[in-house]
Amino acid sequence: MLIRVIGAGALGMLTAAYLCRTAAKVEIITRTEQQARLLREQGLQLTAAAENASMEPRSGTAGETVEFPEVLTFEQTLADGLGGRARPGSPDFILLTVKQTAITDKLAHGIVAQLGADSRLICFQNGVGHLDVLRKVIPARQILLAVTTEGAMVKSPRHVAHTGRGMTWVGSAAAEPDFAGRSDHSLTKKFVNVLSDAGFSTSLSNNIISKVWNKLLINAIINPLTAVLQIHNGQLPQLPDALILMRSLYYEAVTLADKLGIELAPDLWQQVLLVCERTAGNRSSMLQDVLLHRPTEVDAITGGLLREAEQAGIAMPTHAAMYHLLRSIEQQWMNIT
Ligand SMILES: NC(=O)C1=CN([C@@H]2O[C@H](COP(=O)(O)OP(=O)(O)OC[C@H]3O[C@@H](n4cnc5c(N)ncnc54)[C@H](OP(=O)(O)O)[C@@H]3O)[C@@H](O)[C@H]2O)C=CC1
Ligand SMILES: CC(C)(CO)C(=O)C(=O)O
Repeated sequence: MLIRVIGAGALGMLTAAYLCRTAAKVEIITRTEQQARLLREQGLQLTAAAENASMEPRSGTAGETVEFPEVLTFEQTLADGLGGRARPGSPDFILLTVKQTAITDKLAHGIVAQLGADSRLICFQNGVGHLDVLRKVIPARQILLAVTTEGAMVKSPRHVAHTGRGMTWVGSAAAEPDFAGRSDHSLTKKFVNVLSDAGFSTSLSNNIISKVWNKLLINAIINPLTAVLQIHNGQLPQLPDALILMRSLYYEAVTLADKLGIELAPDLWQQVLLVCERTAGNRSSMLQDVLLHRPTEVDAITGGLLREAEQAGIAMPTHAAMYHLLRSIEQQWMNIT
């Protein structure tokens, strides 16, 4: 089995490192030649989750180095004509672990060139919106969605820390059956088994959209507020006025999900508070992006909700305010006046 991981950031390095423990052949695809060379020459270093985590690597020790047989840049995968529908040996599974901000039409076309007829693309992104770009060129039946609560952090371009254990759900993004007129979950199950073999707690979900939205709501409440206020996740519910904003964001999003017929966990508000508690000392990914002047995923998270709300004819004033605040922050370093 050939597994290709596109995006050697936090989640990409984490999944690639664990997948190397299985019988699958793993290829990792970077954006830059500099990172590819570093990984080829020095290997990928994984610092395992904290000792109290239940998901420890099945072999090796914390800080172990994984050697990759194949590390390529995204450009090389295209230039070398790797994979491709006409060629045998195209990947069984392509894991897409780039950020939402990197998902462009160009990237989508590049992925299509690597997909075989039976390949599956597994998207790990938080937020929504990437599907609109990918589905323009990739058949929906070949796209799987993965929602994960694993935590990973880049320590260096060749070193990833597994910062927290979690759960991963995988499901098909296709609303309609495949060419044969049936819903074929066999490849989804195969992927669930591979992730489980690698050591991740993984489940097949028959309602992955519900899982996507549960995570979307958690991110849409915690990320923009922590990014604007520049506080750790644990501080958020401690500030009485921030708690009022959290509730407004929650109720607006729940109203939208209800209107769209999307099932949410009945204890979702409790889950939001629990995430703040469990990740109390963490900076949300959006705050990290803001501090490093990198584009945030606000357009795919809050923006994704707002686009759905507009189509459904629902007003979401608190989310709209968060969206414009984050965009204003980004525009300051993009020199847009
Ligand atoms: N980190 C986590 O714990 C979790 C993350 N997620 C989600 O997973 C996604 C990825 O997050 P994360 O891993 O943290 O992000 P990172 O920024 O750490 O990693 C993204 C990687 O994608 C690379 N990349 C960008 N464009 C390309 C390209 N064209 N070809 C190959 N590689 C490319 C980037 O390279 P470069 O740096 O060179 O630009 C970077 O290494 C996000 O949507 C996030 O919300 C979900 C759950 C947990
Ligand atoms: C759950 C949360 C908010 C944890 O920080 C996260 O996923 C993120 O930072 O993107």
